[in-house]
Amino acid sequence: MTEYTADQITASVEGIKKYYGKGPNLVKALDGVSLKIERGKFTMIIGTSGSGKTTFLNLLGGQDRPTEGKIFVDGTRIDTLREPELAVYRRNKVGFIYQNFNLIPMLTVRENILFSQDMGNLKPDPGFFDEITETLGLKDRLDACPGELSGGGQQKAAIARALIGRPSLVLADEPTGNLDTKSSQNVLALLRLMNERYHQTIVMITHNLEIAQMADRVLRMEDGKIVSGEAL
Ligand SMILES: Nc1ncnc2c1ncn2[C@@H]1O[C@H](COP(=O)(O)OP(=O)(O)OP(=O)(O)O)[C@@H](O)[C@H]1O
Repeated sequence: MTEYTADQITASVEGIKKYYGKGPNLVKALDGVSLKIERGKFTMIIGTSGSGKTTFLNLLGGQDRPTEGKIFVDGTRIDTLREPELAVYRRNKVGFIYQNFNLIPMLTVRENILFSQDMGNLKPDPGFFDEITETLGLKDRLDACPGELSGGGQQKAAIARALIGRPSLVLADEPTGNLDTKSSQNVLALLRLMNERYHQTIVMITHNLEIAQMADRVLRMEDGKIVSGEAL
């Protein structure tokens, strides 16, 4: 097993379990997952429906807490944080990209990208804003509202929003699930570019094995466990 120094690891999970319900209704959504996520790497998670992929991503993103086990991000244990600190963690350390984009319809693309920075009184780097909106091809759509953009355009805005704060982790749940093949390829190429250019750690769920080929590492989940790709 490779030895890593702390700064080579973005996240580390130890023996996490997530159970829902009780007795005959007990669902073991995660049933003992331990792994390290290397900084700057593009990790993809594949697995059948119900295998625990989204549950795992939600725990990493501090949107839910494990029933058992520990989660560290940048060396800080997050599963025991109180809700206000967890909210700060989500805002400052994590960028989320969803299948349905989750943009705020009445705000412009620019306002959407800067929304959580504004909420946290954070000052985004204007040079970085210009650079990523240019790279993502959003420069002339910044004053449009999301509804005026194609699905691919909306997902690019969501990528810019996820990246603008230079988070430790970008978590993407089926980001191309609502896009046609051409837009999917475009969005994936841009995500890969962002990973390579900014050494951005990305963890992404996909159902598509072809898409998984472009990852640095593929984790396969089955019945709440990682059944391949965990050797770190
Ligand atoms: N809030 C909840 N309450 C009860 N059961 C839940 C809850 N969330 C998830 N589950 C169950 O936990 C298991 C894992 O769900 P999860 O959504 O993580 O799987 P998934 O691999 O992401 O599936 P998909 O590919 O369909 O999105 C499933 O059996 C699901 O029904």
